[in-house]
Amino acid sequence: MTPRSPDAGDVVRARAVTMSYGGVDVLHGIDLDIRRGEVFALLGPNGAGKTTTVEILEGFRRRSAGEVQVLGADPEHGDDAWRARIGLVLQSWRDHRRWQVGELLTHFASYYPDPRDPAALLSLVGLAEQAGQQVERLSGGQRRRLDVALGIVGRPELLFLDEPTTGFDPQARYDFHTLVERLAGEEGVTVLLTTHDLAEAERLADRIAMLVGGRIRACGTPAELARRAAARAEVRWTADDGTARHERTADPSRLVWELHRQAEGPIPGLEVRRPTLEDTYLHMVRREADGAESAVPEEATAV
Ligand SMILES: Nc1ncnc2c1ncn2[C@@H]1O[C@H](COP(=O)(O)OP(=O)(O)OP(=O)(O)O)[C@@H](O)[C@H]1O
Repeated sequence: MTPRSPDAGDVVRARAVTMSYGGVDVLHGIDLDIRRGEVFALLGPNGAGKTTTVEILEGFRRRSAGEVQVLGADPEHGDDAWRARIGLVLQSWRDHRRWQVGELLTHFASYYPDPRDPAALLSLVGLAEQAGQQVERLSGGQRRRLDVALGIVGRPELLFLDEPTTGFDPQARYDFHTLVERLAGEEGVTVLLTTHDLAEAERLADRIAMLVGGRIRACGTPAELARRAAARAEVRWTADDGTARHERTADPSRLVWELHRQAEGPIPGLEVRRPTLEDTYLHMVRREADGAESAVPEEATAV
């Protein structure tokens, strides 16, 4: 593949990234390009390799092989100036329990050259009333909002959100989605979000990469992926011997016509269905769980 120039607008560029833990391969060659200002969702079930991928991009984990550039640098060698340009909302962050919320945010703000105003930020994430409260007394959802505030206090160019809405009630989830849209839309922040919630990915992301079993199985805009999913219709019918049959085809009219001809009349139990994106995702996840990974045809790269 011809390397693109650094000004091509890619904030993240990964090629053939692999990862093994103690000889067990969990990433099997990930290619990823994330463009400036894009909200990119890495969607996958538990254990797919989302956190591992993100930690490699953040510079917290040493990859086994492959090339990675994030904001123009290899994350394994990112310096403090590079680190100040990225924001992290991690999955489990449990320090500073005895600090007051406002104090903690002000403390973190002091690490950055051009931080957001802590009080305004607390309002933005819906924690203004908790400014004087100890971190350990926050509810799970409030804690997560504080994590988000800490992630964006330094005005990052690139924000990593690792399963950010875990534990959010519907209102908090809605508020959070609005905040991400605002950060990306109004401030041009590039966002890499991991989630196992397809609806969340569809709602927020410009592009979605489906990571299943350490491989990217499909990547595209939500509309592209939905179109691709619907391209092969599923035809179900009942055969002469009474057994249920089904077939996936790009040309359901032809199959139905052939079945009609063979049956010499109405086809018993006929059903024609266009799969949704959710059907496709669940199908990939189930095949992986059944150990049929090599048979999954949708493998793709996110470039
Ligand atoms: N430090 C580690 N040592 C050994 N195996 C690990 C380690 N971290 C992760 N794994 C394994 O790597 C695989 C991918 O894990 P990872 O946490 O990246 O998945 P994930 O997609 O983020 O999952 P989840 O949605 O559950 O957070 C899993 O099988 C996990 O058990």
